[in-house]
Amino acid sequence: MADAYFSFFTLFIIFPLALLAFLYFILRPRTVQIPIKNRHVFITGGSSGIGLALAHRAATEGARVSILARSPKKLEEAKNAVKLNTGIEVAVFAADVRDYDAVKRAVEEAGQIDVLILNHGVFTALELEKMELSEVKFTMDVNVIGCFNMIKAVLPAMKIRKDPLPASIAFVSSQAGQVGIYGYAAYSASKFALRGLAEALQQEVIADNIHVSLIFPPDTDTPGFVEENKRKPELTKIIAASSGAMKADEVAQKAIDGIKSGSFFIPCNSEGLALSIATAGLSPQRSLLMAFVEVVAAGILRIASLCFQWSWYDSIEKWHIQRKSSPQSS
Ligand SMILES: NC(=O)C1=CN([C@@H]2O[C@H](COP(=O)(O)OP(=O)(O)OC[C@H]3O[C@@H](n4cnc5c(N)ncnc54)[C@H](OP(=O)(O)O)[C@@H]3O)[C@@H](O)[C@H]2O)C=CC1
Ligand SMILES: CCCCCCCCCCCCCCCC(=O)[C@@H](N)CO
Repeated sequence: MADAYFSFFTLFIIFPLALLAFLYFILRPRTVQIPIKNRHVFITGGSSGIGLALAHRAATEGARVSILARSPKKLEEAKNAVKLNTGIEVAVFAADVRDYDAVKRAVEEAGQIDVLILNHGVFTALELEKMELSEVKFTMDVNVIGCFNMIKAVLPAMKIRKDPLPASIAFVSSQAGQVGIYGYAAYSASKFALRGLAEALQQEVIADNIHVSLIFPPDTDTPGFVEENKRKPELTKIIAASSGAMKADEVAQKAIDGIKSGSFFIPCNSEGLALSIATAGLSPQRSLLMAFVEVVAAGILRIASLCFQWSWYDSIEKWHIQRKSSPQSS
């Protein structure tokens, strides 16, 4: 009896406390709070969907907001919408993130940036076999090289800012940037690339008090998503339905809260939280609680991940069998 009590005590009290104490000492980088009120938040792709919702959110919280996208018309509409909603005037910049010179001009005109949100993105869900190589290159150019262009343009001034407050660079990735999904060969590759970029960049800019975040939304109701759905493979829909769909405002709220608390990974829903814990790998973790959960839940989440793989491959197998019996519906 005394032995049972002793092992219960060790397992559920001593071990967790020792783990917490150990994690408390080793966790790097340390926690940080990044205020956005009265600071300059610059959002790429801010004229539509998640980016526009981010602009609304940041303006509501008292930030000075700039948005950048290609279409001047959509930018103007976004500006009017934010003005109508919040009374705040956002600055707009028409540029293609693939064009470094254009991006640099916009950034210089906008003035020193405290929070850079790299939200622009293009997505086509299609089997690689059916996708033109030009579309693959386009996806990589906008989603990946576009981020490099922006960061190269923003970083020099961000590093020498007079403001002693912490600054932020946040990437809008996707849950398809945490796990490869059928139909997203190009898109998943582009979003996975952002994780490598973010992890390396965080080590390079930590000494300048700049903090990097990666936001992982699930399917989100936006104009881009409506367009994507027009030719999305059935299997992509089935697999992506493993995570719930969200509204752009909800994603924006999660993203802004995550940026303010300096989180490296920012999941947006409960499936996303499980996915972030399951794919924690060697990413930095500032939160003691999250680090604790990652350590304790690693094994069980690996089992959950394998169950998801089992169900996805099962859907793929069934879909192929069905297609063989009725070949006309490709
Ligand atoms: N909606 C979803 O289901 C999900 C979306 N995401 C990610 O969220 C981000 C936003 O998506 P969402 O709001 O749905 O997309 P939308 O298509 O609704 O909006 C995309 C925005 O990016 C801008 N943009 C696109 N290409 C460029 C470019 N080359 N240069 C500058 N700006 C550009 C667009 O403006 P313009 O065309 O005028 O340039 C627009 O403002 C993307 O990175 C996407 O991958 C992640 C998970 C789920
Ligand atoms: C233990 C693990 C739990 C796992 C739950 C896994 C759920 C994964 C679902 C992935 C959904 C991908 C959506 C991509 C959305 C997107 O980016 C496009 N709409 C393009 O905009």
